[in-house]
Amino acid sequence: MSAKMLTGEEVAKHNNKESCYVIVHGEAYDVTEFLPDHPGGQGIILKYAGKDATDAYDPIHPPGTLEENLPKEKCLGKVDMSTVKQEKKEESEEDKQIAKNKEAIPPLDQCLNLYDFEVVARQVLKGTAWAYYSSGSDDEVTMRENNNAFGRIWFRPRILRDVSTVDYSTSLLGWKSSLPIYITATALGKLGHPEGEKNLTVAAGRENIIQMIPTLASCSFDEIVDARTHEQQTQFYQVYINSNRAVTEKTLKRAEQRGVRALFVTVDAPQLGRREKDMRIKFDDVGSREQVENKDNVDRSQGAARAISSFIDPSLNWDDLHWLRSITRLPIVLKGVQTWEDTVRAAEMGLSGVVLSNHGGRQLDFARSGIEVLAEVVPELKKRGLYSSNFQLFVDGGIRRASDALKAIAMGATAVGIGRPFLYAYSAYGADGVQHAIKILKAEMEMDMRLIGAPTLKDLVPEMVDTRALNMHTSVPSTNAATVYERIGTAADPSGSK
Ligand SMILES: Cc1cc2c(cc1C)[n+](S(=O)(=O)[O-])c1c(=O)[nH]c(=O)nc-1n2C[C@H](O)[C@H](O)[C@H](O)COP(=O)(O)O
Repeated sequence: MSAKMLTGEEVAKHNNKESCYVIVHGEAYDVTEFLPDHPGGQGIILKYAGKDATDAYDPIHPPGTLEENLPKEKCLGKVDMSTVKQEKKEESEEDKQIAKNKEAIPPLDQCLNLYDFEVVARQVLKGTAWAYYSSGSDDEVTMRENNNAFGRIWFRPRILRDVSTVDYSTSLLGWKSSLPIYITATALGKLGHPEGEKNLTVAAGRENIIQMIPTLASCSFDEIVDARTHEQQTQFYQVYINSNRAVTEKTLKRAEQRGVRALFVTVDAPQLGRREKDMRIKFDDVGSREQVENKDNVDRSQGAARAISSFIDPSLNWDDLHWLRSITRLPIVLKGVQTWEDTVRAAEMGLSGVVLSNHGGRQLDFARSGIEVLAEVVPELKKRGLYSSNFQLFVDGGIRRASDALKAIAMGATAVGIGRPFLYAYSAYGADGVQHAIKILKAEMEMDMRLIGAPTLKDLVPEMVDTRALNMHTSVPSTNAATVYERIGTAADPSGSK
């Protein structure tokens, strides 16, 4: 028997903590008891108590979230939407400015390198999204160092080699890739674009590179897997081990069932870093799918990072890897390793590899760049007979050119991960933007390999790079002080100069 239709007036009476109804897609839900469990905190729901919350709900919650998280009897049935008073949505100054900026963005083919996407994305992203995507921790010294470090490595190109054909294809953990570059895990994809992480899936499928699906995605895991452009499309999964191990176990079983090919366990974030740009903009959007699906109540007062990371288990240690290996057959790679000692330990444990990474400078400030750690790791592995294709080395952080990737390959990495540039590319141009970014990298790669004298990736050897200056650091003074004035000064300034 279909539930009787509710009217807007009836729903509007339940507009407080004691009795809270919301309308989503024309259905009313009693969320009163759910309020304290809501991952995004109570405030964001109470804002829509007694009203139609569809527009606020959709960009962040994967489909089916309410049905999965509420007991059946709390789904109250259809509402006669003709009786619901629709709030006139005041367009904010920021939204008006963004709409204007969006009309003026350059055509996609005028983006000639990955930096171009960042410039465009800055104009079309909301402040919360820009702050979250672009921020690094503390003074952002490591975030800048990640890219600066590549500037201290120089090529030693060889001449008179037949480079009429160039092949930059490779395989990561045995899975084919058209480039030694993969799309690394970055959270909250829908902050930048309504299609979120699916933009990355589509572009990766079209260009045959590998995408690492993040635990903290805004899209549901199944949405991202279903967005594959072809059956053989390879995806890896980045996992934050949940303090509630059963949650992780359930997630990994699902990942394996859906054909994920490898697990990248993030080990550099027992707590997410203090990203002050992000903290300045109080995060009042709702968190990631992980919170929504696993009812993780969070402190929302300090930006997105704090708001979405309360479930991560800070007690995770080497012994837990035995448990992890007991619950999955997938290859395990540690993501966020920052010394040769931990790399050797991972190799001796028989893991499948490590990502030498500092989380894009979003965790411990003054951690060294992944490329600098790579220079330290390879000789130590070789000394112990542990340097082999059964234990693969990946690097991420600050990679913006194919030449950065080629430096890492010459120094002994299998492939490199890129994060922010692909976020910026889809925030501005959707999946086409990401595909264009990948094509740019392919064109750069072909040219660079010709000019270095390396027709295939195997021909890239350590003698082709001069890394003597690599561990000479210069730390540029903090830019955060400027940010606080920029933030206060421009808070009401719609000029988009965020
Ligand atoms: C830019 C970005 C990076 C994040 C990221 C979110 C953003 C917006 N998040 S975070 O919410 O925890 O910070 C993740 C994440 O979910 N898991 C993870 O392993 N790495 C995360 N990373 C780090 C990422 O996987 C790479 O290590 C980093 O992005 C590489 O540096 P570039 O951005 O300079 O390429």
